[in-house]
Amino acid sequence: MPMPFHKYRPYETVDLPDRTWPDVVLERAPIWCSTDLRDGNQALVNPMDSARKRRFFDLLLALGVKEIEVGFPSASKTDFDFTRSLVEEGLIPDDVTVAVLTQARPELIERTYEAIDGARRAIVHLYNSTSVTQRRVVFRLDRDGVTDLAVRGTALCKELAAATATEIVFQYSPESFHHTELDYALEVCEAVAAEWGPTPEQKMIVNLPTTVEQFPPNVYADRVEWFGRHFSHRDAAILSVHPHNDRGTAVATAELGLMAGAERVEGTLFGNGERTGNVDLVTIALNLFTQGVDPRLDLSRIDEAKAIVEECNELPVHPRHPYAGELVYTAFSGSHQDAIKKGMDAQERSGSEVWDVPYLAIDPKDVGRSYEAIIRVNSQSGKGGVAYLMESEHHLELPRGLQVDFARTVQQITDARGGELTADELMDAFRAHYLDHVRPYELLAYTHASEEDADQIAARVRVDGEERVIEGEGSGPVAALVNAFAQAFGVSISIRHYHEHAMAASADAKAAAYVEADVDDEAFWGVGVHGSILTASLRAVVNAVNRAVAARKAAQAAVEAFESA
Ligand SMILES: CC(=O)SCCNC(=O)CCNC(=O)[C@H](O)C(C)(C)COP(=O)(O)OP(=O)(O)OC[C@H]1O[C@@H](n2cnc3c(N)ncnc32)[C@H](O)[C@@H]1OP(=O)(O)O
Ligand SMILES: CC(C)C(=O)C(=O)O
Repeated sequence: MPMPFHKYRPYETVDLPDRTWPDVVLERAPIWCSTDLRDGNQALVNPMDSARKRRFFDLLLALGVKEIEVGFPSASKTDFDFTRSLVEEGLIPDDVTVAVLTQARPELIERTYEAIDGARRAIVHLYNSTSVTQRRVVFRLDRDGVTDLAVRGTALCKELAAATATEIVFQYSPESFHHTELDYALEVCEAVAAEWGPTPEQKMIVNLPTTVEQFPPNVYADRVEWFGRHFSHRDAAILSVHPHNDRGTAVATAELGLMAGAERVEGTLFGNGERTGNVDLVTIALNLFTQGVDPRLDLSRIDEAKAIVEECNELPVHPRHPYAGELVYTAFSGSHQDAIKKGMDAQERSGSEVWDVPYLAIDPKDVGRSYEAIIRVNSQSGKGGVAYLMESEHHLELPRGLQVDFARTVQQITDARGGELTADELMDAFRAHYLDHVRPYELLAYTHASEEDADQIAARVRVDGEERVIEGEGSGPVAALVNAFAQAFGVSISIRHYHEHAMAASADAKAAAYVEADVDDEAFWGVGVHGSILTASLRAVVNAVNRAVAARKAAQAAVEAFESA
């Protein structure tokens, strides 16, 4: 059976062939208005009490939000009392304006003005739905009837504004603008503006909400551009957007609305709000930030902000939330890890201020996140990621061949065990594989003498529990030990690759040495870590030999098991 698609109607487009918004590039942050304490709050299972509202309000101030819708004071005692407490306790900074929402009903408007009495400045936000359906089913009024409702509400707002010492900024929202015929949305806003009488010096806010998002963002942008071109009070109005996220495109709707001429965005931190949420201000701000635009919000401690919001809303922020999600700066997959590792190295080498690392839209440090979680290892990971963690967490710069070798082992572990291998578990596996091999040969002590054309080594070695002193000479101490092993034990060792480095960032300033050696014609890696680079090198050689012996024993055991089966 097909889905019942015949129940739904396609959206209408706007006839605007000379639209200009597609070419606009956003170069400045809009006016941010947080509706967390109103639209966000009205969507919560357990709406905020005064203490939670206060905590949220303080966070918004700390982030630098300058317009804050603090509630719907005529709707509940909590909202009324909270608004009063902000005014009476002098908690509203001079550069911040609080907003309060009201329906176009006289008793609610009056109560709203009581709530803000004594504030220096406040936005009185009047709304009524203008949509075709709501005119019919909610108000049971025609266009003129709904316009009259809005104009009467505006007239009362104006009368009360004239009677208060508070500076009133008037805001009008044709709620459900999305589902309102464009010419009627214009008509009702014209009527409201004519009643209020805004001027270029004292502008009103005209807020065009996508109350329930049901069209794509380009249609919204067309509507905003059309509205801006036709609204006769354009120079006396701040155009504002208020997107909801029903189609999952609220951020795009806001951005395209700004491109189409809007100057202000109403939304919430991390996108809480009715149904699928209000538009997320953090994402829009950081989207601008990634384009080199000052977001005019301080999001440099995003995790702290997220924790407060989660606590106040009693809702989690999704781990994949843009910029703030727990996992958004983490790569598990091999090719991403490889590119991030190379990108981070190149970024550091270049010394450039301009961020340019693959798969990381921003430098996690800019929002207060560390590099620790950038790369995490599971069965999807590759050598680049493993090498990154070994270097960043354990200061071991594995040579490429060893990266390949070790990544194979890591893959076996993650395939067999599932889940993630932490940085510490990775080190345990590395140690067990390359460092802790003392059977059959254990290097107990050595003396080294260097002459002009040769080095000599005398080493005390425990072999299967028995101590022996072996001696050798060669061009360098490693070659001398190799020769000592050949003479004493008949083991043929040929060094293919040698790499060493100081573990500069480690507290006890150790050194690491990496050796790839053909041991009786088969290649094995061995690693040594020690305070002395020479000891680390010699241990790396012995580890490689021990690994070769262990591998041969395992192969022999397999053959015997096969033959006896
Ligand atoms: C899209 C948005 O987010 S808009 C904001 C919505 N937020 C909220 O509703 C949260 C707070 N609201 C409330 O607490 C309550 O709804 C109150 C206190 C405001 C009003 O409560 P009540 O009067 O008891 O009931 P209710 O909300 O059902 O009122 C609906 C009435 O208001 C009318 N109405 C609804 N919106 C408006 C409006 N914007 N302007 C004028 N009248 C309106 C309806 O037509 C209906 O009228 P009717 O009773 O003649 O049919
Ligand atoms: C009151 C208006 C702006 C609103 O919240 C909406 O339309 O979603």
